[in-house]
Amino acid sequence: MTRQKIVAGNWKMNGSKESILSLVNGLLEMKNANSEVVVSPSFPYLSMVSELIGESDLVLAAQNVSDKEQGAHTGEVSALMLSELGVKYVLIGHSERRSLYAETDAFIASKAKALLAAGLTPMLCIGETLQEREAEQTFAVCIRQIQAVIDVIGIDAFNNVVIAYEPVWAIGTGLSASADQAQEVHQEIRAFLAQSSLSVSQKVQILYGGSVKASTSAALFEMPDVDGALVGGASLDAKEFIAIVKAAG
Ligand SMILES: O=C[C@H](O)COP(=O)(O)O
Repeated sequence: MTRQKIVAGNWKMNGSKESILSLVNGLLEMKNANSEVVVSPSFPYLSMVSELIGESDLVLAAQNVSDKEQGAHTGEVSALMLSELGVKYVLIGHSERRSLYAETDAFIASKAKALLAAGLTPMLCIGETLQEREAEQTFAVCIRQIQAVIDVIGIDAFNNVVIAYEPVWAIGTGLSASADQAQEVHQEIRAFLAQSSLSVSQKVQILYGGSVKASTSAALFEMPDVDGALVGGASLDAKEFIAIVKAAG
């Protein structure tokens, strides 16, 4: 099955009105991308970026969402609010949220449920720490993180989820997983999903994330089970990000 590649930039808590304006204008000059190109600014800039990208091919993502629908949840942002801003994807389960904000598998699963109920697509980040890799727990960790979401939304709804495999040891370290390492885990994830649903396993896009750069991305994108990338640092530079998009074909 042919799966469209996604190249998503996660800007994390970076940028200002001025720098984001310039970044988006740089990205809008990109022509003929065959991949779906996604940008995810912080909440305060979503509205501005949504207007800037207008009818272009750029796609909007958010970095977080509340697991609650509405009400007395000070500081939270609901899936419906994001949907009204033109957001399509929402990152959940990013390792920074798991480790710095103590988000559990169950909590992340409830966010997936809230997103799907609002018609948004969860981009579920999973991945092992270095310690877990060294203990040969890579697949067990990834599968546990995926299963927690399936337990709440069901395997059929998982059709509408995108996975981002991001080994924690590769995030922001400059040490990307090799293309073979990424492929090995992506293949294992797909095989795991196939045990419950062959069609879901064939449809789900699995992105790789962790120190993706233009220079290493072509090899990653050649791998049969790598359907794109979730890019952090390199997505803050329009030229570098566009080069990654070009490498995706
Ligand atoms: O969401 C993106 C990842 O955390 C990767 O970040 P990075 O490309 O800066 O390593």
